Amino acid sequence: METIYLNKENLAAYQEVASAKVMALGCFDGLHHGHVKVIQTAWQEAKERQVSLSVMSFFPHPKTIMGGKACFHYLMPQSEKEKRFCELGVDTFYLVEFDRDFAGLSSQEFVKEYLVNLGVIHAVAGYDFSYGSRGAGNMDTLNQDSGDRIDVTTVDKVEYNGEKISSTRIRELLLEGNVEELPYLIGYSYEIKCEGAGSVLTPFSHFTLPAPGRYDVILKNKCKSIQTEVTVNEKGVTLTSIDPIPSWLEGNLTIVWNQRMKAEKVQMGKKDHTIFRPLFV
Ligand SMILES: Cc1cc2nc3c(=O)[nH]c(=O)nc-3n(C[C@H](O)[C@H](O)[C@H](O)COP(=O)(O)O)c2cc1C
Ligand SMILES: Nc1ncnc2c1ncn2[C@@H]1O[C@H](COP(=O)(O)OP(=O)(O)OP(=O)(O)O)[C@@H](O)[C@H]1O
Repeated sequence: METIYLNKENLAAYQEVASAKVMALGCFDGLHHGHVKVIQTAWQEAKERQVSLSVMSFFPHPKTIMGGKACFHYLMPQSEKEKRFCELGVDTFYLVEFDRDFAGLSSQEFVKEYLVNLGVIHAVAGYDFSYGSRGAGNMDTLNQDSGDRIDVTTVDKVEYNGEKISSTRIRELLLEGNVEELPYLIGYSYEIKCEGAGSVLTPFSHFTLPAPGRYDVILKNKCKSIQTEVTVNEKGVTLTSIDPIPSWLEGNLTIVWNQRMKAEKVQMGKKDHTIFRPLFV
């Protein structure tokens, strides 16, 4: 899979070499079940038309530019997104620089310059995808904005428990420490890449730590894994129940967040002690 960092300076060069393609559109932070359905639908459309499959995403996230959110809780860095797109059969990943100039493009300008002139013959996105200045364009206007040159497939809402699965909901669950719900939305336990040094695990950027608390996790590197407990506090993540710490836990690791531990008061002899148990056993 090729990744193309697209901006207004290099757009013309990519338009010149463009060939026919199906394009899936959206930010795709955290790649949940709704996102996967959009990309799988686009894959099917590309296969039927015997053309390549591309995804167009935007960085930084439009909400950080339009909503003025200085602190935005990304769920995964672009490198993780790339890996997942590759697994889903994407040929080209266009990552468009989202700045105020780009956000100011009218719906028609965006569709002409970034879709039609890049060879898009079919666009796929979810029912709530919007584009163009003030998000004025949507899945009902895309075909018309393209002068009838792009066909459109709209993916229906994918839900869990009667609610839209969304990156926003995943961020909320993480910030509540509710990591055990996440497999229902993303298909597996949430993972964070980090650097281990002694008892301290330092997450790489563009991941979101769950709320402060103790968690049952799996730590793994390319060769080994261990189930253990970690504590999240305002300073970061620390190992709380491995002593001595094995040497393979130094360096690049993945933290797989299984569940939050519940604090319980138990009486041992005459004294009260706090112990931590899994929420669900
Ligand atoms: C050309 C273009 C201009 C946009 N301008 C705005 C804007 O002015 N205000 C806004 O809130 N979002 C704007 N957006 C963001 C979209 O509304 C939407 O959030 C983005 O395309 C990602 O879609 P998704 O959230 O469905 O993944 C723009 C998007 C595009 C492609
Ligand atoms: N639950 C869903 N069902 C169907 N399509 C979805 C769903 N969630 C997102 N999509 C589509 O996937 C693409 C990427 O969406 P986007 O990145 O906005 O995800 P999101 O989960 O809605 O994000 P956020 O909560 O940050 O707005 C868009 O085309 C969007 O319409």
